[in-house]
Amino acid sequence: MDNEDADLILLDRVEKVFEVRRRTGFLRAERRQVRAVDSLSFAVRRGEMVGYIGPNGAGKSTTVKMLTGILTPSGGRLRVAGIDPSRERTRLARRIGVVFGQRTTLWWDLPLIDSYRLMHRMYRIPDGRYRENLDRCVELLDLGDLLDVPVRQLSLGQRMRGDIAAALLHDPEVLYLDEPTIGLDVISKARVREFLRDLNAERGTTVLLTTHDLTDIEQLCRRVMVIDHGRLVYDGSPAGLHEVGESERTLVVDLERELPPIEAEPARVVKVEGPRQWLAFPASESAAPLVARIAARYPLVDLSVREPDIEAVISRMYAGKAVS
Ligand SMILES: Nc1ncnc2c1ncn2[C@@H]1O[C@H](COP(=O)(O)OP(=O)(O)OP(=O)(O)O)[C@@H](O)[C@H]1O
Repeated sequence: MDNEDADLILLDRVEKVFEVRRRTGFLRAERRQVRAVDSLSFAVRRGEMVGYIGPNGAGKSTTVKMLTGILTPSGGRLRVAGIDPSRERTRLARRIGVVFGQRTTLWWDLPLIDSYRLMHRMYRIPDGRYRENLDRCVELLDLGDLLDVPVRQLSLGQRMRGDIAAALLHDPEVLYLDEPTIGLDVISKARVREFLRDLNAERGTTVLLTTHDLTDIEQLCRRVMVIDHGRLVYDGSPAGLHEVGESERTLVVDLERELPPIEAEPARVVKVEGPRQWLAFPASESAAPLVARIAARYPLVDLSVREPDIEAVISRMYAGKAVS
């Protein structure tokens, strides 16, 4: 029996190999093996909110599919809440919630509330708990005016909030989020992030978050795991990731007028276009003191900070240091 209270998600040398057939000629095909997940071991403790990131094709979705029981590992040992997902998928489904940013679990032609009613029945959620969870989600995700709207008429941000609520109606202990902020505008992103932060803090829901947006990670996770070619290449703090990857953030500064390049160590100007200047600075440094120094010496009108993209951070990890 696993220590379910400590490690809610546990992977021990998990493998997933796909057999693929590739046509090599008119009647010829070649069999090839793709090792999507390769001897992957990690543990996530109850109540943690962990980022799970990596370049395209790294093995993230395959991992999440194994964690939900959709795919069976080719080797190794995997447990979620003490359950072997592929053997007891239905039992596990009552304890986990899944949100895919690019797909919806809602019924397209039905009003939002009808999807929730169907889930109420499907998951056999006790009436009291269903009401309580629904009311809470409706309030915090601001769904009140949307409940009678068919899902196909919702905007992407509204639909995403609807999907997050759907994943939480049965009070899951673990929530897997796959690109929950993809394609959302700034306000919708902020709202989704705030909701997730509260959910994790107040309910202690364990969250595994897959995203290409490093801001999601910075704002939500104290721990981030990086997977590449099916292997874990980093497991630590988001700040540490930037140090290993020697990555840089960009400060975009709008000045009152055209000026010579700003001098503000450790930042350096990498581009100037009229009164707008782009300054690169180490992502491990806080932006606040830098902004304060620039504001004290230059006529500042506006500014924004851009995060490096995940692909760039990971490629620098390889180029720079040895990855354990
Ligand atoms: N059903 C499948 N059959 C064959 N190969 C697959 C299958 N699913 C995934 N793969 C391969 O396994 C590898 C990992 O894919 P996976 O979808 O897990 O990556 P990912 O990290 O989620 O990528 P993305 O960020 O693009 O979604 C890729 O090489 C992919 O082509």
